[in-house]
Amino acid sequence: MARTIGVIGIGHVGVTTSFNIVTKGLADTLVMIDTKPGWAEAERLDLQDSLGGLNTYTRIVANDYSLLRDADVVIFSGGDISVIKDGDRNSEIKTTKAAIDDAAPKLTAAGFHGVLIDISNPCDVAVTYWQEKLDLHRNQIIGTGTALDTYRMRRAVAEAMNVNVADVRGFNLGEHGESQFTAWSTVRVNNEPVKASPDFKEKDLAEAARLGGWQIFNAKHYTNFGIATIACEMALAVMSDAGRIFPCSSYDPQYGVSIGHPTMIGRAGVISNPPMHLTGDEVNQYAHSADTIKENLAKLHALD
Ligand SMILES: NC(=O)c1ccc[n+]([C@@H]2O[C@H](COP(=O)([O-])OP(=O)(O)OC[C@H]3O[C@@H](n4cnc5c(N)ncnc54)[C@H](O)[C@@H]3O)[C@@H](O)[C@H]2O)c1
Repeated sequence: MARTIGVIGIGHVGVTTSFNIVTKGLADTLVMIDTKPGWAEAERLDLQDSLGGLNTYTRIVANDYSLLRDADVVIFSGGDISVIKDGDRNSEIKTTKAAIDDAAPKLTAAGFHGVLIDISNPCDVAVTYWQEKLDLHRNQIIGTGTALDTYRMRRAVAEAMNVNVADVRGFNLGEHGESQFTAWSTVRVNNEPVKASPDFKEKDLAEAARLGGWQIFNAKHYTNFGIATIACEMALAVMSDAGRIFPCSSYDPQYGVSIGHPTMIGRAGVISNPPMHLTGDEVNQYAHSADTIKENLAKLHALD
């Protein structure tokens, strides 16, 4: 069956995600949507120019919500990165809310019934807001959450311990924001618990993982490659009904918000949330993160 992916918000993140989708041949149809006049069409044409050199084919369409009726996945990266201040993703609450308020009714009118993956920040607040706005089961609405933070932790550990990043496994959890944390009890290097290694320096590694994104952001004023990669991994897991586990943002009924925690993803979105087996300290950090998301969700609701 033909696969359709929509990307809404074709800025740094949306265009890199679109490029990834086309060069990897992840979709038969890619729908690129942006509110800036002429923008999505220009990026569509530029991307279309790459088709001559690829061994896969993707039909690329700009600004047509009606094609999202049967989309398997919609990836949302709308907003305005330029409003981020003082290293705080929550400074985007207003612009991201406005973008969701614009896009949600259009998705509903189109009859979209697939899986929505939110990238826009603050990610967990945005996911929870999408769940309020769309008439879909909340299992169909997820966010990249701490999946990118997990990539960053794996990079930091691999560099510090001089091992291949593919052999570093484990999870960052909680808010995709300053209260996120590495659950070191879950991290294994070459299949050994990281904490057992004589090279394990928790404080340094935790800081390197947490600050990984800001080091990029402070120079570029955006980040794009890591996030586009994780969004495509998640989209593929949905379309292939892969049953893969990501530390992405999905609803946690115990805390009443969407938050980064292990989530098995397939065709219907969330299949299940495997148990976490965290230490007492990690449970406290997770609870603190959930409270932070709730506070920021209240700030978003106060804008109504
Ligand atoms: N979750 C993560 O791990 C992660 C990582 C990187 C970036 N982000 C977030 O992704 C978002 C996008 O980042 P960026 O650097 O691409 O920003 P950007 O400002 O370059 O692009 C945003 C795009 O969205 C468009 N847009 C705004 N409102 C829209 C709407 N209603 N419908 C369609 N398009 C709309 C804008 O015209 C713009 O082209 C930001 O919120 C950023 O913080 C999240």
